[in-house]
Amino acid sequence: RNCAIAKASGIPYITRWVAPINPFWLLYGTSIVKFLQRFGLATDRLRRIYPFGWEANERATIHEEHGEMFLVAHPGGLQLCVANAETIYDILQRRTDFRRNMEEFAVINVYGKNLATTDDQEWQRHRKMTAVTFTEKNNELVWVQSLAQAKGMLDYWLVEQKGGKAIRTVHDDTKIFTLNVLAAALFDQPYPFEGYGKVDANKRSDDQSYQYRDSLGVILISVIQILVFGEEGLKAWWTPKSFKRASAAVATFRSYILTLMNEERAHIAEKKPDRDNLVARLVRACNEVQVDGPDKNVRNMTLTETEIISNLFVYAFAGNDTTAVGLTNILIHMAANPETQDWISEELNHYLSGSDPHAWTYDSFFKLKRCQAVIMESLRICHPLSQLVKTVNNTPQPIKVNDKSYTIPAGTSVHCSLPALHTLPRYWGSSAMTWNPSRFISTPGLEGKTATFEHEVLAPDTSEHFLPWAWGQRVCPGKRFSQAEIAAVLAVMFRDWKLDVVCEGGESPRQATERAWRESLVIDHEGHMLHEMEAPESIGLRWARR
Ligand code: HEM
Repeated sequence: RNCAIAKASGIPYITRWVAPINPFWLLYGTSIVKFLQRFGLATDRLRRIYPFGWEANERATIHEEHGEMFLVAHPGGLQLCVANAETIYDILQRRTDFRRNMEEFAVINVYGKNLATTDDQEWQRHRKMTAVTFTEKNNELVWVQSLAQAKGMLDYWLVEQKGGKAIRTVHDDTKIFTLNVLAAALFDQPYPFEGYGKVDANKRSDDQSYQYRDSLGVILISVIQILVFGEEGLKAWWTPKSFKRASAAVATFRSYILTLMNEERAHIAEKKPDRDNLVARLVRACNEVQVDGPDKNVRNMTLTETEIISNLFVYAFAGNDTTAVGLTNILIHMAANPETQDWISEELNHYLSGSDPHAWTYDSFFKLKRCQAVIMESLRICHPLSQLVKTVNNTPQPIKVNDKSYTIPAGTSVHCSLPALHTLPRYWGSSAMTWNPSRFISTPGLEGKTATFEHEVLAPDTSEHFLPWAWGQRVCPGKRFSQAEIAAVLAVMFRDWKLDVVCEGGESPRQATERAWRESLVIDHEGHMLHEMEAPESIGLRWARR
């Protein structure tokens, strides 16, 4: 029936025999595909479009075969895959025609509804209450904290690599890095950087930093189990240990946030000066009613205690793993491209005087255009979120692709594919899959003069064919936060150091970097929320002084 509906729409379509959000398939689908692949039993179609989050590995390839917009008909309904830039912007603009697909976002409702899982006035309330923390003052704090945490991470790696050992924990260490930056910037809880290898040895169950990091880490890898079974269901007598651990993590994170909230309430009761962090602002605003809008209608702009917990979870989720996955990709992309390391080191040495990060003021962040270009190029090729997911509710919606008009059937789930848009050869040319951050830098109006760093102009971080932080009303509120955070890491790591891929099995350094690049493009989505590199630990890394 769904194939017939797809056919009648005139939009090109392909068929898939399992619904993408079938709970069993969500839990085990990717493993089944991998198992069949190992025994040579997976067809090309099964390998390509059945794993969870398959679009991230396909990038623009499947669109070159089936068009810039096509449907996937499956037993649960229809999924529209879009790579055409004008069509994507049209979809993002028509907010009432294409609404957030709450069914696919339900995994984020661990503590109930929040900013990411609401629409309309309810969403406005969540957004208004939470986004106020994202000021330039806060971004400056992010810059300072990120420099300190990055220094801690580099020092840890330099000790770890003594005796010729390769570093293989970048993906785990970057998660600790982003968790610490976020705790400091949004919760006002600064924790020292502690590398992944040291965590177990130093762990104390009464230590808040472990409660926060451990519980969030477990929740983030268990969101699907939490969605399917719920916090209570996970505790049932018959469930495996990992399920019980997930349930305990949900409770621990809740109690961590409640402790912070109670501390803030005590702070307010003692009439101490207002604090600016996200927890403080939410607790202060908890019982305030604000007058809003030109007609001064009184609208309830408060959040309940449960909504505060749920929003803090969403910020912790959206602000940690996206940046950590992005940062892991960037470090491995940099290791695979030594010439880019030289290119940004020149810029860093030009703008940052001396090797002490304490002396690098927030002003310098805005000058690091090549560093921003590196971040943009890495997100272009490997995006941690991959899809902007919308839905057509009960009313079929007209849509145009390259001047051809279609009607999208009611109930269709709409996936605006960032990896496809960001690599479509029509927009990016034949070098779409080539690493080249300098594509984002130009030197206009030189007229024969030699270019200096000051002449270099960075392309906008959002443009017609490029929107890694989304666009419009639901643009990422943490865009500048993440840019400052990652640029600080690049500054600390690549001003005076370079990162090499450790050669294996008699390969040359060139073969090693080529392997790192190839492997960095293979994305895995099994068991986690985001599109992560499949095997980052397979790429051994080592730092050397310039
Ligand atoms: C490289 C890092 C990051 C990338 C690539 C990124 C990208 C995105 C994208 C594409 C969206 C839109 C999702 C959608 O509409 O489906 C989004 C939303 C969001 N991001 Fe980010 N983000 C990053 C870092 C951060 C950080 C550091 C924070 C907070 C500290 C954050 C908080 C959020 C929140 C709360 C939303 C939901 C906004 C809403 O629905 O109104 N993000 N992000």
